[in-house]
Amino acid sequence: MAAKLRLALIAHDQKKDDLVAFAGRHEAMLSGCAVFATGTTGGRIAQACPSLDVSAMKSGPLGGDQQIGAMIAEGGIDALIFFVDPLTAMPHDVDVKALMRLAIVYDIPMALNRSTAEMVLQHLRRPTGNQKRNDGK
Ligand SMILES: O=C(CO)COP(=O)(O)O
Repeated sequence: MAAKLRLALIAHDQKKDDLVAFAGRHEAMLSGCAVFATGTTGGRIAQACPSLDVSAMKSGPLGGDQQIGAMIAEGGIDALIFFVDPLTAMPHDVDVKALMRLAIVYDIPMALNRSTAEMVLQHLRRPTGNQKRNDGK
């Protein structure tokens, strides 16, 4: 049996409703994935989509972005979907940048807005080269 796709889902506060709606629309597909999220985002998704297997890390400002970044560095995440708020200053902006940097370094698909997330999810319905690479091949 194919390994579960490991997806990181994160949203800043002003984008959480959008991400929860996105997860709800794709709940059937996401229920076959292992979902990792920052704390508050993960709680919101788990509440709205009870069929999903959601592992919530710490809240973003308290280290959650860094935890997801470490998972990427260890090959534990196949794609990052991060609904970023471009209009609000964040106290943990450096953590956000570090997370994005690691997604680039390890060349995993990274969607930073809804329209790109739709494309990434559509593509990820099939196993990808990145998934194979993260498995150590
Ligand atoms: O701040 C975040 C990402 O940078 C998200 O964290 P929360 O999901 O805990 O709100």
